[in-house]
Amino acid sequence: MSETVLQLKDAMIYQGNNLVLSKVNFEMQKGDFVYLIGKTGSGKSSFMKTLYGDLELNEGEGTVVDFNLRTMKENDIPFLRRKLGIVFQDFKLLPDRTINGNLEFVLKATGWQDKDNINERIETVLDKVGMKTTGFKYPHELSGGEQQRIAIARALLNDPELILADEPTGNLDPQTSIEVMEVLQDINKNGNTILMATHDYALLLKYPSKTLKCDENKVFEVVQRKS
Ligand SMILES: Nc1ncnc2c1ncn2[C@@H]1O[C@H](COP(=O)(O)OP(=O)(O)OP(=O)(O)O)[C@@H](O)[C@H]1O
Repeated sequence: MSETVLQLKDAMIYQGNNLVLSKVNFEMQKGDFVYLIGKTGSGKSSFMKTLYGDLELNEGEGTVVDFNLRTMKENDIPFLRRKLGIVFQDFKLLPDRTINGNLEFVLKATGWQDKDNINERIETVLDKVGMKTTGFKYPHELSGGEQQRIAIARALLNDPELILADEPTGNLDPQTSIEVMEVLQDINKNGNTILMATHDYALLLKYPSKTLKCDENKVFEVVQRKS
């Protein structure tokens, strides 16, 4: 039986008083991989921010991994984010800690205490992104693609029910983008649900999947045509 991890019904997405996206209807099931595309300023990041509680939803309905976006309180946001893995364009690793330190920081902040469990979890997620031997390095000692793999590993730490990736290849060259995309594809094949905002059409062509487009305040599904 399919399991809904995300549902929006007539959701109205605002930035301040400006309506960015109107009447958004969208559902994701466990295991889906969905792209979110659209021109710069069309509302992709606003869409993502609504899903992780950075923008309030005040009109329409929305549920993300069992959290109701309309009735959720400020205090609930950290609990929602524990069920999500969020990956950004600019990696957002802590520069003054090693890779192990970055990952340990997140685990401790989310209630992990046992040292052996922490080390084992770190090793597992680094292995998933092909970076098992880099734990002792600092972020600046890694390339952009490697840093993004670590950011993906960090997103996986708490076994998220949904991964939101906002332009995860936006700062990477085409070859490195493909390598990072392969990691995301592997993770998806292992059962993780991923929503990825991108404007990299080469990736869409190489890895076709369900695609939503933001345009003129609307979100709609686009069908990829084979040329
Ligand atoms: N913090 C903010 N305050 C007010 N308006 C904002 C804010 N952030 C974005 N906007 C506006 O909301 C609209 C949608 O922006 P958003 O960042 O969601 O687009 P995007 O599709 O993610 O663009 P990009 O591809 O450049 O990241 C734009 O008109 C933008 O100017």
